[in-house]
Amino acid sequence: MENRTLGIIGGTGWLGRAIAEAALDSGFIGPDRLLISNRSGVSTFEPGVRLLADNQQLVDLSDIVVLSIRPEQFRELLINARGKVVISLMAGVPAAAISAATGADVIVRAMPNAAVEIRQSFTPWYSVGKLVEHDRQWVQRLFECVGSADEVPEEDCIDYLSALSGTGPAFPAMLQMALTNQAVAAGIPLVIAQRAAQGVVVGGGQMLASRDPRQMIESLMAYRGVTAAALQSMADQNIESIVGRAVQAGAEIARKGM
Ligand SMILES: NC(=O)C1=CN([C@@H]2O[C@H](COP(=O)(O)OP(=O)(O)OC[C@H]3O[C@@H](n4cnc5c(N)ncnc54)[C@H](O)[C@@H]3O)[C@@H](O)[C@H]2O)C=CC1
Ligand SMILES: O=C(O)[C@@H]1CCC=N1
Repeated sequence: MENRTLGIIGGTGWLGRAIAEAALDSGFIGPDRLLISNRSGVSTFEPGVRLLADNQQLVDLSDIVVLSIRPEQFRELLINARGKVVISLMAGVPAAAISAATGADVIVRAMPNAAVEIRQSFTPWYSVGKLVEHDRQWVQRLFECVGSADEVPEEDCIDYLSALSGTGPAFPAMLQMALTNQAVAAGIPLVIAQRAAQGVVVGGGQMLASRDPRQMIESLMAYRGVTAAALQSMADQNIESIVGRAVQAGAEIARKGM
């Protein structure tokens, strides 16, 4: 597995840096097999990791190239990656467009989320072109350095999941803010409201790491009291439809392209 050289374009950004650091820390890749490019020329990586200002040089020296730049920055990127495996983390840029712009005929679209920071991202990925078995396993293991990963059967899954899981902490953060703001509006002191809402999202979320959500709801609804009334109110307002429309709105942006 280690005999691949990985180049990360944008490797000092949010996702690129976290993935590079996790791959190094876990021993998945040695520093001599990792190349990073960024625009500032400033590196805080351990010695041995090469920082390059020239993206084409990075591509030429790499077997696998990760594009960890923003979609609008991709329009300015001029590289010839023919013969390389290109892994794109960009939301809303189809594999065909990446292939056309880079000349690569093996493209992986992967969609991690901000939890790469704590190595708890879920990363779906999809490949186009002939990804040999060794590289398939390599891609899976790369993303397992920052959490869990699954290959998905269609490219559209990546666009949909960009909105569902690519958004990472966005949905729980919004729930936490709504709980906080509503508690304050109901007269609870701000600091108490913040601590209560954080407990729900963070503590509750941790419980769900090992518990089935349906069973959790049923166990609490069985009291036929406070939880039952609160969750029934959400069901009456069709919470599933609100969530579904929100994810579809994000997915439409990913499908339309950015
Ligand atoms: N941040 C997130 O939670 C998620 C981001 N993504 C996708 O990942 C990609 C990267 O996002 P972030 O890491 O958050 O962005 P970021 O802005 O933190 O990192 C991008 C980095 O690329 C560098 N860069 C831009 N153009 C470059 C070039 N031509 N050569 C070398 N370096 C260049 C920038 O200076 C910056 O350091 C985006 O396309 C985004 O759609 C996907 C899922 C979640
Ligand atoms: O919102 C975005 O476009 C990026 C991709 C998914 C999460 N953040």
